[in-house]
Amino acid sequence: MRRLFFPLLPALLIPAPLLLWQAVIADSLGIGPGFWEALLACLAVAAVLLGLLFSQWRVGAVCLLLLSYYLAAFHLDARAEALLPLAALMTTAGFGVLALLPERGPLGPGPATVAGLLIILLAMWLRDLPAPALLDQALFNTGGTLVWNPVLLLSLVMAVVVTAFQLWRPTPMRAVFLAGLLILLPLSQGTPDRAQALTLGGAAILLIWVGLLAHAWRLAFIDELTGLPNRRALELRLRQRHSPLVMVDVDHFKRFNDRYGHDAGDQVLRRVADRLAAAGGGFRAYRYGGEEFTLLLPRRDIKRLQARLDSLRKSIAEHPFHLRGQSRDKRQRGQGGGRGIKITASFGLALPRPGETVQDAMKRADQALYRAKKKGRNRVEIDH
Ligand SMILES: Nc1nc2c(ncn2[C@@H]2O[C@H](COP(=O)(O)OP(=O)(O)OP(=O)(O)O)[C@@H](O)[C@H]2O)c(=O)[nH]1
Repeated sequence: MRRLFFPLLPALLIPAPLLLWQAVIADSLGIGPGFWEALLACLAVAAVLLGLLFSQWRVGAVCLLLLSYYLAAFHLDARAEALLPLAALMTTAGFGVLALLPERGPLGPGPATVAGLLIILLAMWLRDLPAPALLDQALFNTGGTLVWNPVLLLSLVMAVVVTAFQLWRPTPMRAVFLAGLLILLPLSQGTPDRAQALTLGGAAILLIWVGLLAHAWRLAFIDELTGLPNRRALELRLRQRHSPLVMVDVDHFKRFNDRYGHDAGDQVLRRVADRLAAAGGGFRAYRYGGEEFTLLLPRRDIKRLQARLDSLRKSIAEHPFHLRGQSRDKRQRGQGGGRGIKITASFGLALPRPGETVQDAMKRADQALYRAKKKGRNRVEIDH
């Protein structure tokens, strides 16, 4: 459910203040649509620039889609209006398609797909093809009640497919595109008036901002390889409160890397990270750096903590590691693929002392870890 929380909450909440502003405040202040157009255009341009900075080219693509819809609806001549159903279809479907495409940089499928759709739209408009008028009759003509038309059906099918992907492999940007798709569903019910279009478009652009900020947050605080919070996140957390802390280090990892290759080493780090993250019971895992991890523990009785750490240590040691897939590294092929390889880790626990700094506690956890290594590895040592 947490994976759906991010797309659904902004989709519900972001349009609300915009509608309120439009209905109550903007009118009384005499702020017209021109102001909103200028403001949203600035926000869209800034989002595109930020997207470029983070190599999120799909952000540029959705902003183009929104812009083309808005231009077709409110700034082109009557001939273009016939294209509106198609523009609505492209805009809502565009969010769905982009949600399913991987981000592949400047020449990736995202911008290429959108550019293709825009070229079709432009060609139809320039040549005044009859299809849009037919589409208009087939798709819209709502008359105020909910009309089941192809745009709505396609959008809903896409929403279901994207939701399934989001549940399977959640990413902030996919969540943003899913929420954008939901926000733009009213476009399927016909041409909104200018104020409604500004609200829907504005909500979609604000949503893109939420997505970019979430992406920036991930870059800052989440370790790319393991998906665990990184050392910066750990330091922030430790500034708020001291907890019992454990340094965890994979044993003989250099030897493993040398023998099976760096890719296999990465797989081991992910495996160990998954085990630590799944420990539960108030244990919070961080990747400290390299092959070292940190666990923050709840303040509990030492015997219970020690027993939990020991079963965590065993769960790593007792599940042999199997190499997956074809490694780019020659050393890995043909070695260890069939049989399991035993991976172990050593743990050094430091219990908090009154008045002690975090740095001192970490130093003691490191010393305990060093002792665990000295005593033969694959064990838990405690510094009281
Ligand atoms: N594959 C992979 N290797 C890494 C990564 N970060 C650090 N390493 C490797 O981790 C190894 C760390 O080895 P050492 O600190 O010497 O210690 P060790 O071999 O684990 O031995 P002990 O700690 O004494 O049990 C080095 O070979 C690094 O190159 C990473 O992200 N991926």
